[in-house]
Amino acid sequence: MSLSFEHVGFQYRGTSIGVHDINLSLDSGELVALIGPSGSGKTTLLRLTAGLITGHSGRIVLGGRDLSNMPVHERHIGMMFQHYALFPHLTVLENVAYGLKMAGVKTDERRKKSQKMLELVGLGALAARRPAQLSGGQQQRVALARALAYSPQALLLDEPLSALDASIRGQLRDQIRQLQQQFGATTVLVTHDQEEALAMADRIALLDQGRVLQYGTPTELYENPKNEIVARFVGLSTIVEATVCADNRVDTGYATLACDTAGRATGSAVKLLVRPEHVEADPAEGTANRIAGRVTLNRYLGSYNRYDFVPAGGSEPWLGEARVAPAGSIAVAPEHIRLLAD
Ligand SMILES: Nc1ncnc2c1ncn2[C@@H]1O[C@H](COP(=O)(O)OP(=O)(O)OP(=O)(O)O)[C@@H](O)[C@H]1O
Repeated sequence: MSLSFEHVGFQYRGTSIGVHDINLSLDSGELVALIGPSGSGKTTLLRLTAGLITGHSGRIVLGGRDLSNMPVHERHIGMMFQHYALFPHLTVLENVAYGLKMAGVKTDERRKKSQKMLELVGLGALAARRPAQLSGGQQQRVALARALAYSPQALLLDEPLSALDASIRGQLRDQIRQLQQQFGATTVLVTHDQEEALAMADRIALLDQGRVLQYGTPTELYENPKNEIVARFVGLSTIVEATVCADNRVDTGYATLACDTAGRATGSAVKLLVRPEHVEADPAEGTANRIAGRVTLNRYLGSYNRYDFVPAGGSEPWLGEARVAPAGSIAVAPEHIRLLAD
């Protein structure tokens, strides 16, 4: 089922805070991550979609049905939130079966389907337990089984992994993605974890102050961020202030670098974006855009090092990644320097 947001706006009563003129369309089976700073409106948009808050302008359309004035239970949407929200007095199986019961599915079929869903999430053997007898990760898998059990037309995930520790988060992330694809569930995922968004999503919408700043594939947001806010939010980067000193040359104060200046006039102030994997450690003499300096901080991360490199004559560090941190110089190829829009 496709899902679209058409000029969706909402303000909390008595404030101008909320979401403003949201336009997004999700193809059937697509997973879209909503990311953005705290308070940017991600959860608000999700709650509007679920019908947990009402009174928005514009339209939210799921598979051709306008959800706007529809009660929660008629929307056919599965939900999974940060806090598992399982019913403590019901068994794991009864929890999964709950949505099916509400949808009027008969007892036998309900049990069969719920057991099958539990097996899919690897918890078939724990059907008779109560939620309190499960780990956090297991509870989230029950919540996922419950959300998918009644074949929802869309799935809404609000920070589903943020209460879990790192190792389980990675596993469950993959499991959610696999099941979401297997069921072809059109999904909106709210996360504050940009790595999670990059790893799981088909497309990402970056929200800021209730508005969509950029909507595109993870690669588009990473490689072609529309502006500095997006660049800083998605992935690691170095952003350097510079001045255009000639056609396709910029001056940072400590180095003159070659890059595509896209016809900007000499004297224009620009900001350069460089991703850490494009910073070369200890390049050969004569390499373009070579900068001398020293590493002021190195982080050993197992398969590589992530370091801060302060250029001679400069004060702001460049962030680089390499198997071996540089001894005294770095370089960045001209095609890997991107000028940011203002
Ligand atoms: N019930 C409410 N009444 C008034 N303002 C609210 C209410 N709920 C949220 N807000 C405000 O609306 C804005 C958007 O909140 P929202 O929860 O959608 O942000 P978010 O992007 O999900 O943030 P976070 O990443 O911190 O969860 C925030 O400024 C928040 O303080």
